Parts: sequence; C-alpha cells; structure tokens
Amino acid sequence: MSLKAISAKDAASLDRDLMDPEIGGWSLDQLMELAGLSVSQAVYRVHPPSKGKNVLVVCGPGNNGGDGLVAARHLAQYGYTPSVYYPKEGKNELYQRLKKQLHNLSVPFVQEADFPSSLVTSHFLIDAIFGFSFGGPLREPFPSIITQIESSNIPVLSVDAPSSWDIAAGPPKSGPGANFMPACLISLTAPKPCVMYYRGRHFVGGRFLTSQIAEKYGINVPQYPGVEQIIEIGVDAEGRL
Ligand SMILES: NC(=O)C1=CN([C@@H]2O[C@H](COP(=O)(O)OP(=O)(O)OC[C@H]3O[C@@H](n4cnc5c(N)ncnc54)[C@H](O)[C@@H]3O)[C@@H](O)[C@H]2O)[C@@H](O)CC1
Ligand SMILES: [K+]
Repeated sequence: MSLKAISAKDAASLDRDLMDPEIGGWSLDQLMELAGLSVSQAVYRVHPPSKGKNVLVVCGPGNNGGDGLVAARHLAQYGYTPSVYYPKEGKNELYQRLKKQLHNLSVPFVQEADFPSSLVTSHFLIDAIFGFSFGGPLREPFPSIITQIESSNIPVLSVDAPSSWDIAAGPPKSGPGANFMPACLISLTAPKPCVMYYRGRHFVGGRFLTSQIAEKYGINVPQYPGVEQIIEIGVDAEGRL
C-alpha cells in the first residue's frame, strides 16, 4: 500500500481544519476518542491480554498524552490492568476529565519514584509522550524518562511518532532517544516523515477523514477493513510506505 506522509505543519493545519466549525465541525474530544480507540485496538492486536495485562501508558503534556489517557480507559474496559505515568500534566480541562474517568475505573497513576519499578513489572508500554508538535531537544523531566524506556526490555507502541524523534529528521544523533526503536508505531490520520527511519510494525489509525480534507492534504485514506479503527501497513527497505 502506498501512503503519503504529511509534515508536522500540515498535520497541525489538518487538525485545525477538522475542528473548524465551518470546515470539519469536530470537537477535540471526539477526535481524541477515536485516536485513543485506535491506539487501544493496535495494542489488542499486537499484545492481547493473554500476553500480559499490565500495560504502562506514559503520557505527555499535549494531545498525544490525551490519546494515551483515552487508550488506557479502553484497555481497562477490555480487561487489561493499565497504569498511567503522567509526569507533566496538560492544562486543558479535557485532560482532567479523562483523568477522572480513569480514577473511576481504579486505574492507578504511577509516581515518579515508582516509574523504574513499573517498567519492570509492566508487560507492554504505550509511548504517548509527544506527537507531531514535538520539537527541539528534550526538556526536563523527559530526557531521563526516554533513557529509561530506551534501555528497558519492554515492548513499546509509540503513538503518532517515537517520542524524542524529530518529526521530519527522525531519531536524534546522540543522547536520549538515539537508540529508541519501538516495536510498534501507530500513525494517526497519516504517517509523519520520520517513519522513513522507522523499522517495526506500523499501523495507521484515526478513522475520521472525509475525502475533501484528505484531498486538500494529498492524503490517501487507507482502506480500513470492516469495523476496524486500524490498519497495518509495511515499510520497504528504502523506507517507502
Ligand atoms: N488529527 C489527528 O490525527 C489527531 C491527533 N491527535 C494527537 O495530537 C497530537 C498532537 O498534539 P499536540 O499538538 O497537543 O502536541 P504534542 O502532544 O505532540 O506535544 C505538545 C506538548 O509537548 C511539549 N513539548 C514539545 N517539545 C518538547 C520538548 N522538546 N521537550 C519537552 N516538551 C516538549 C509542548 O510544550 C506541549 O506541551 C498528535 O500527534 C496526535 O497524537 C489527537 O488527539 C486528535 C486528532
Ligand atoms: K509518541
């Protein structure tokens, strides 16, 4: 399947179009719900509960982290025992509501001191730290968090982009993230240019594009099978999708 990657700038513009009442008419809650649902389906595909139910969801301060909070809720409903590490909470009240929903399901929030041990006791990790708005060198407290994830043996699914990777230029040349190659990646709406450096299982999710918006951004919408919110795609040896 041939899928075009979209730049961080176009991804942000597409997001604005979707939420423009005159264009897409969506709310952020709706998009995040579908994004997080697709993340949870990708986890179920690659790591069903029979492989271990302890899923650690590491969430960043923006909407990528919000996708992680939504995914954690769905995983709890599927019978997993998710826990969430949310070291720098976002300010949007939507995140507080998503947190409340998780508290109501008794999903635990991991404290900083317990993060190293939860990396050992968890069977799978969702990297919902940064997505297409990541830029520049990692700021505290994330260098240590990325280093710990990178050096652990836990299988990782990254949401939209491997956190610490430049959205265009891929993994950093040195320091935290230089050796970060998650086992799985789910691109939301469309792959970002950094996927050309990615080697692993690659899914696309976020099943909400109309043909008008897809055409405006030159995106070919994948043929999602049946009721599924995800589709697995391949990357060839030259990094083409
Ligand atoms: N259209 C779509 O496909 C949708 C995308 N969503 C998600 O939204 C994401 C984009 O969300 P946002 O624009 O909120 O941004 P991100 O969640 O990618 O990150 C922004 C946050 O990261 C911080 N940050 C950026 N660079 C940093 C650095 N070097 N060190 C430390 N902190 C840094 C910023 O201060 C900000 O708080 C996407 O990647 C995707 O996961 C969904 O939630 C909604 C629909
Ligand atoms: K991520």
